[in-house]
Formats: sequence, structure tokens, C-alpha cells
Amino acid sequence: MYQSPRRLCSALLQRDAPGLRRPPGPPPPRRLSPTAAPRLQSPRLLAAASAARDVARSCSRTVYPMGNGTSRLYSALAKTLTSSAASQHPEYLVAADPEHVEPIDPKELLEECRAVLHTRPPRFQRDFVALPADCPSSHPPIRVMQWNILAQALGEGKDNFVQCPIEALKWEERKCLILEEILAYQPDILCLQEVDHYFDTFQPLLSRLGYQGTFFPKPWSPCLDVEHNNGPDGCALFFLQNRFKLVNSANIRLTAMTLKTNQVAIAQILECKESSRQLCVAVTHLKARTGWERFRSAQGCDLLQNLQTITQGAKIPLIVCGDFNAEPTEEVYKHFASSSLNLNSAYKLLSADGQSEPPYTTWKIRTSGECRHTLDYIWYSRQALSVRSALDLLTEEQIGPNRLPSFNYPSDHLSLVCDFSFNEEP
Ligand SMILES: NC(=O)C1=CN([C@@H]2O[C@H](COP(=O)(O)OP(=O)(O)OC[C@H]3O[C@@H](n4cnc5c(N)ncnc54)[C@H](OP(=O)(O)O)[C@@H]3O)[C@@H](O)[C@H]2O)C=CC1
Ligand SMILES: [Mg+2]
Repeated sequence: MYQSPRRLCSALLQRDAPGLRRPPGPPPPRRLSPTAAPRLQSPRLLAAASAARDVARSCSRTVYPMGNGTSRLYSALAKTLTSSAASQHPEYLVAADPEHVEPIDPKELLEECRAVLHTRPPRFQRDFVALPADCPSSHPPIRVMQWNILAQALGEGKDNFVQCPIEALKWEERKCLILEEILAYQPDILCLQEVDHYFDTFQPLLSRLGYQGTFFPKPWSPCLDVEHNNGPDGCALFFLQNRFKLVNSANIRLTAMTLKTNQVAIAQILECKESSRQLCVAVTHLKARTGWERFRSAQGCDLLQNLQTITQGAKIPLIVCGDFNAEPTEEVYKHFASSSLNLNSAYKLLSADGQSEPPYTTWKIRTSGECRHTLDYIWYSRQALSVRSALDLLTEEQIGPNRLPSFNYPSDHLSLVCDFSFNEEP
């Protein structure tokens, strides 16, 4: 039976949603984000959504990292797989059938999200900071978003966010906060970590917004230790199909001192449809915790080595997004900053001297106390690319005394968003 996109969208969002719970005390009324509103007038995502079906038909031209032989099977099973089944059967690794992609109007999805979130306090306001660029660009900028979205199983079962009420982590609402953030900034390229709802949430919804996605789970995800988990967490990389064509894709299991580790990366070569220029985009999530600095450093070296090969020795411009779990003082950061790939960290450009990373990208309170760190980065080829603007971070006041995650922000890590343009070719 035919269902309108609106009804399908609504069904996806509200599936399994029990009654909404209110945060303690009366929440202030929700307001529209001033940053979101003007961009939603732009035809970018609407065009992408209307193009989604066409692109889906032509996607046999592109490289499919997970294969599509059994995708029909996955599609048929996706809605009925239970969490434990998803983690035990290989079907969860298979992408949904692109022929079944039904475009959604991003405005409608945003409205759906806002309806689910109506009892929550308002979204935080963040502004883009324009940055001086050396040369003008005739093409629209490429917007890149980096975000550790917090795995649902880890948030509920492992992370010990002692000041965050469990109601704030409820998936049916938290997923709408995550989607709202993505829809507010409308990235062309979206790099995510700690994704443990790829196949039941992000892949189906984002593909209907015109994105093509790839997911690479951690081999031994700690999510699998959590009761009622939704499968392993991993990295996910999405790009808008009306802006890029996938040329090549690599799922990388990182090694440390030649040993295979539990951390992964995805690297893809994309061809920009407006300029025909190629870009390599990578996403990673390095090993967490203190005491593992040398391990992270080795993982970083392995990733850099892989990227050397993939970019043909830095010939292809590169953007690396990740939760590096490392402060700028750590060895792995220094390897990236001094690599022959000639990378710069985009968020340094927000500082007065252009040399300092922001004071934090994650801020939470665990049983061990307050954890405020700079761990997330967007690295870019400093010769081939310019950062046109960057989304400012949340202030301490916005984050509030209970820190993150919270009723108004869904993750313990902040999203980083930058607009890039290609520099003139020499
Ligand atoms: N069966 C097996 O053979 C194996 C099982 N495992 C399982 O995986 C787990 C570790 O996997 P690994 O990939 O190395 O995980 P990591 O140490 O990299 O951390 C996993 C997650 O825990 C979060 N985290 C960081 N610090 C803390 C903290 N203090 N308290 C709670 N959570 C924190 C991290 O979030 P963030 O990045 O946001 O800080 C990260 O997403 C093991 O405990 C085990 O359960 C792992 C390997 C082999
Ligand atoms: Mg985490």
C-alpha cells in the first residue's frame, strides 16, 4: 500500500515511542534556531531530497563498500530485526536497497522532530564565524560536520554521566535532537562516531534526505556488553549525492605496532560534481582513556600511512574528521600536525592567533568528576583547501552546570562544522 513520505517519516520517528516524559520543572518554550531557519529556506536539501530517487537509480555507477547482493533481504528484515538479532547476524552490515528510497522534505522531518521534542528546552544558538580566505571561490562551499553522537548503549549503560537524568537519554527523543542538529546545519559531508543506530535510524532517514552513507562498526564494540543493546557502535560517513560522486571507499581497521585494534576508520574519495575536483574524506574514533597515549599515537600513524596511500602521496586534498580521544598536547596530535600530508586543524582558526585549539569539545561529569577536554578535530590539507567559516562552540553558560549530555544537547561531544572551499590549483 502506498504511504506518503510524510506518513512514512512519521512512522519512522514514532515507532516504539511510548509517552513523552517531561524534564523536572517547567521547561521554557522551544524556539526556532535562528541559524537553522534561514538555511532551511535554501533549496539545497530540498533539491537533494528530490534528487534522491534519481541518484538511487544511478548508484550502480558508484562503489558500494558493503556490497548489495543481500540488500533486499536486509531491507525486508530491517524493521523486524530485534537488537540482539542485529548484533548476531551479518545482515546488519548490508546497506538498504536504494531503489526503495522515498525522499523526505527536510522541513517536514524537522517539524516531526520538533513535535517529539516539544516538552524539551530550546536548542542552543550557535553562530558561524566567517574566516578570512586567501583566494575567492566560484563554487559553493563544502560544509563538513564532525560529531561523536554518543552511542545509545554507552550513554545508558557505560558512560556514567552522573548529572544527566536518564530521561534525557531516552532514544526516541534523543535521536530527534541529533537529527535536529544535522538538519539545522545541513552538512554536505557528515562524519559520525559512536553510531549504534545506523541501520534502523540514520541510514534510512539520511538516505531519504539525499545522503549516501557508509558504516564501519568496531570489531568488539563495548555496546555489545550492554543489555538491550542495538548492535555495535562504529564510524559512519555520509555525503550528499547531489554534490558528490563516490570514487572509492576503504574501511580501515587500525593497527597499533602491527597489531589489529578495536578502532576503525572510513576513507572515501569523492568527486565534487560542481568543480570535478576530488577530495578524500576520512572519519575515525581512536582508543579512549588515559594510559593509552602511545596506543593512540600508533593508531594515528597507521591512519596517516593509509591516507598517504589513498591520497596518492597528498595529491588528493584531504579532510580527516575524528574523535581522537587526545588533547593537543598528545603525540598523536603532533603526528597529524607535522605530517607530510601538510594538515592543519580547522578549529584552531577560531582562536585569536589561529594557533590554539578550542578550550573543549567534550564536557561531562562522571563519577570520577568533571571531564572537560579537547578531543575532536577536523584536519584539512592546508594548501589545497581553505576554511571559510566555522561553527562556534557552545559557551560554558549554554552548557550549564550539569554539563553534557542534557535535555537540550544529545551528546557529551559538541558537533564541529566547517565550510571549506578548494584553493586554485597551482
Ligand atoms: N571480547 C573481546 O575480546 C574484546 C572486548 N572488548 C570490549 O570493548 C571494551 C573496550 O573497547 P575499546 O574500543 O578499547 O573502548 P575504548 O576504551 O576506546 O572506549 C569505548 C567507549 O567508552 C567511552 N569512554 C571513555 N572513557 C570512559 C570512561 N571513563 N567511562 C566510561 N566510558 C568511557 C568512549 O567514549 P569517548 O570516545 O566519547 O570518550 C568510547 O566510546 C572492553 O571493555 C570490552 O568490553 C574490546 C576488545 C576485545
Ligand atoms: Mg563516548
